Amino acid sequence: MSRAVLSLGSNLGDRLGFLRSVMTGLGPAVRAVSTVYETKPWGVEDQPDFLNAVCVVDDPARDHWAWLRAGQALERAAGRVRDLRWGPRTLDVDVVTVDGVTSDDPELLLPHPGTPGRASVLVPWLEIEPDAVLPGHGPVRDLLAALPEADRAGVHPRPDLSLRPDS
Ligand SMILES: Nc1ncnc2c1ncn2[C@@H]1O[C@H](COP(=O)(O)OP(=O)(O)OP(=O)(O)O)[C@@H](O)[C@H]1O
Ligand SMILES: Nc1nc2c(c(=O)[nH]1)N=C(CO)CN2
Repeated sequence: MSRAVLSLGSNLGDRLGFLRSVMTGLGPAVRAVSTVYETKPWGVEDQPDFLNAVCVVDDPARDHWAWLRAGQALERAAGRVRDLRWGPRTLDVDVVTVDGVTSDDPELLLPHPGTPGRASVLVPWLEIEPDAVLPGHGPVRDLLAALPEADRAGVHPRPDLSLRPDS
């Protein structure tokens, strides 16, 4: 097991810097990264807009738990404080899917159960993997098409922001 899709989000502080810290932290394991998107908050709507992106990572030495731990270490490094569910955060790294693994362990649910309903994940994922399939749920393009237009309209590309740390 080695290939994972990670969803990144930030809506506090140096949002772009926190997303970039994931690129720096995961280094050569990052195989593809989406455009950065500015997105309207879901869940708790009275909070600042998020920057979201999705990346594909590959490392034969890491299994799904290792991807979770890597994401949590990056969240800690970004000074993340766990407070309100779905509330504001400096950095959120969600493991969307890892190869075909399914897990119902609450510490690591796979695929991530929020994925089918989140345009902020589906839009950037589809950008880098147009034929992506979410195991157990079907093609990502179909999941996105099934969402209300208002959800898709809340996801705006920010081509002026780059996730390459040296740009
Ligand atoms: N696929 C997954 N990716 C990341 N964390 C997960 C996953 N499945 C379960 N978790 C667990 O979720 C817990 C809470 O995560 P977090 O605080 O990021 O939730 P949230 O971002 O508020 O909500 P959501 O998980 O719906 O995006 C973590 O302790 C983590 O172990
Ligand atoms: N647009 C958007 N909204 C959110 C996000 C996110 O990443 N993007 N993350 C949340 C906490 O998991 C709550 N709400």
